[in-house]
Amino acid sequence: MTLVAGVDSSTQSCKIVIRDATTGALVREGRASHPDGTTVDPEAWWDALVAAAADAGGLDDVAAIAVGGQQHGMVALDADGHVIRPAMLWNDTSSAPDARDLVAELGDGDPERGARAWADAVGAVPVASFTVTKLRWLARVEPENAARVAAVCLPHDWLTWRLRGARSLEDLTTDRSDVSGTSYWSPTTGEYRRDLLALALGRDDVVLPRVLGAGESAGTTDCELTRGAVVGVGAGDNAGAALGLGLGEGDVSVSLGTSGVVAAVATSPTSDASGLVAGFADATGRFLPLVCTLNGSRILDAACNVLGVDYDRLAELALEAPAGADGLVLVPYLEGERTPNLPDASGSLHGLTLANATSAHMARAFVEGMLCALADGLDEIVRHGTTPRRAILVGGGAKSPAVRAIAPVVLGVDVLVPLAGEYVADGAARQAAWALAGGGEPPAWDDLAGAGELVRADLSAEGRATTKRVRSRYAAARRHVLDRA
Ligand SMILES: Nc1ncnc2c1ncn2[C@@H]1O[C@H](COP(=O)(O)OP(=O)(O)O)[C@@H](O)[C@H]1O
Ligand SMILES: O=C(CO)[C@@H](O)[C@H](O)COP(=O)(O)O
Repeated sequence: MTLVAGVDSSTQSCKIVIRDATTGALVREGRASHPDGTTVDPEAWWDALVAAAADAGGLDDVAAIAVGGQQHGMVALDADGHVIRPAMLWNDTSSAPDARDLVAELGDGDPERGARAWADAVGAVPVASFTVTKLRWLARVEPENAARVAAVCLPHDWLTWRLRGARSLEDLTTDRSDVSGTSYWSPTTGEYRRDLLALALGRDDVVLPRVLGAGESAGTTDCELTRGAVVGVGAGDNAGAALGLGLGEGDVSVSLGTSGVVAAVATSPTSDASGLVAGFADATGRFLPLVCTLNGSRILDAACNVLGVDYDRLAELALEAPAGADGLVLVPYLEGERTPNLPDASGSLHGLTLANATSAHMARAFVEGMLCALADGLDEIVRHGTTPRRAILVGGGAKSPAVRAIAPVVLGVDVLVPLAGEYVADGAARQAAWALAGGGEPPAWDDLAGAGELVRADLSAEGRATTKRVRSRYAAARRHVLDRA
């Protein structure tokens, strides 16, 4: 049996799956935690990858490997290939003022014109998450570090480079999906926009990773974990999940990791000047319009803290309260927010009464608030041309029975919860098998997402009315927050 490995270097942890290259059957897996925080030394990702590989029984017998990773993080390297400072992650909002400045500058001082120009140029309007804003932050706040930047890459690019034991900056590689989250690469033309990089950093004489095509190989491994294995191109985590899930027409993925993400595969690029939908590329040569919130499943963690319960009890409590939690509504901007772009926002509870001041109502309001933010995202994905047949629910938050039961009520569509799996790592493993086999299409593995629990939405008049009621109460509470901002 030929084995391939897929890695998901995500915000909170590193997961590795080892699968049969021909059928995709799972052979073994492993994981290790990442440190907390919104800036992280990339060496910690490498250490976690080494630990996850050991947990998965090693990589000696693996013929190919690829890495999927959290998007957008800025890994700045000096001329010797050393990391200059801890990577600023996608959920670090320090560069919010820089995002505002960059948008205005491209519009000659007019933010609306600037937003249109960015969306036309790179498919998205930069917010603090995007790499280009972190480069501007570096130039503004740490000019001595900015002056040392000889190359800039993304988390999955850096790990791929390390797996290959590469030393030269010229050996850095990336893929369409991840580079589309930098805001200095255009999904439409497939070219870097060095002028936009220069706008952020003040110069453009830095090495940028070579953008490989879907199914290409980045080389072979040469490190303490593995030698001589083919290295697949890798992907941003959301594109990796789309490939792992085999996302098809009418499928929308809803991911509840640290981020909350709604995404769909599209055949043409998206350019949304409102900034709500990011027009990324996918890992197969197509596109991945995506809405991302900063407040995914950590809302569940916060609910557990507030109520002093574990995940299981939180789910029981949430299912004890009625839909709509008798008017108790959480607007879940606990980490600030990215969609809508409110980096300084905080969360708020609305509609508290003596009747709904119970643990069960509170648990329900937290779950519903988190899901309502994603339902807003789904509306935007629909507005940009996807007709959802079903939502496929993945990420750590999908383990919650309450989330699984309440998601169809809030989203108003059927929800497929695939068998527990690591779909980002699965997508990366499929890329590894693709690089090994060659050809224009990824290997046709047994349908990884096909088996699972389908939770039907109640599309009766009563069911639709419930969805409408929950969402309109949320919309009213959210308006209060927007008015205050
Ligand atoms: N049993 C569970 N019930 C609900 N949520 C869970 C459960 N187990 C893990 N989680 C959630 O999963 C999150 C981690 O999800 P994951 O997709 O691995 O995140 P990331 O991709 O951002 O690293 C945790 O923050 C936690 O909220
Ligand atoms: O910023 C985005 C997408 O634009 C996030 O989806 C990150 O890619 C992190 O993902 P998780 O680690 O939360 O899954």
